[in-house]
Amino acid sequence: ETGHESDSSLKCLEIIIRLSSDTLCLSSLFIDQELLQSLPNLKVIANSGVGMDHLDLKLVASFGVKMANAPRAVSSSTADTGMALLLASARRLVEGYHIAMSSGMEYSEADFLGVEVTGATLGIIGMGSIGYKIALRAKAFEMNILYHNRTRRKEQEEQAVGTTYCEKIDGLLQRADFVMVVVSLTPQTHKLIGKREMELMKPTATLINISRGAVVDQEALVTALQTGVIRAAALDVTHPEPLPRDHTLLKLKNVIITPHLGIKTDKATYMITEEAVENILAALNGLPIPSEVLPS
Ligand SMILES: O=C(O)[C@H](O)CO
Repeated sequence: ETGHESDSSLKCLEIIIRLSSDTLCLSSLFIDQELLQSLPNLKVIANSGVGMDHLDLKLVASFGVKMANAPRAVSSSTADTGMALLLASARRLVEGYHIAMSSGMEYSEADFLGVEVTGATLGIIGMGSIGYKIALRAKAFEMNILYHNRTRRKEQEEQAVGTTYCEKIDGLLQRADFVMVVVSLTPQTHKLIGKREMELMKPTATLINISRGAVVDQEALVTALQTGVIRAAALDVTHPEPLPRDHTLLKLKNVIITPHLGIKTDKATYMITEEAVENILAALNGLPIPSEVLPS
């Protein structure tokens, strides 16, 4: 599941290949030219998640292999994770938890002074199916919502009433109290949020990343958090995962990190399988693939 070098991944892959030489269903297994060459009958790769950054889309397509992901299955659970991180960071839940769980520890109410979410501005970077679900949730928390996306999503704006499009990412960064990163990792989005972008953010702002660690320049983030360029960060993804034990991010009080648990709910896991099966059957029957991913 986690890498080309992992024995258990290869074992698992072998079993899937033996079951069917036409399909592969995977989450983050690295697929290279050698592997593709060894699978001459492969017709479709159904990814059990939304991010496709572990695949070289052009390479896979050059083998005539179709690709699909599972956005419908994972959008709600991932949006929930984003909101959970936003709320936990705003209200300092993790710090509070540690204090409450340390018996006999003295504390005063001032220790947990957080920031109010109601009326604050959320900037969503990436308005795909997850970004849209985040907007719907943020609306219920009475937040003002800005979003940036390569293309404007008028339909989503109308459905998530009051979502404002920022054509330039800079305008969003300057105005948002919470910046949530939801883009896919591509060569264009690698280190999309770097030193310059963090310096554009308000010193009271929080950065939340639920996409991929490499979308944020982690060294720049450490400096920004240490020097008060931004207030806090809440990360479900890092680069690498997990971080080495002595990584500075793990020592900062104004950071919350969760272990890439974005999509992980019982329902999403079930729905991923359903969506993958739908995609695979469509591909094998020569029908339009509901969640086909094309190389851009
Ligand atoms: O891409 C996704 O759907 C999740 O991050 C799991 O990899």
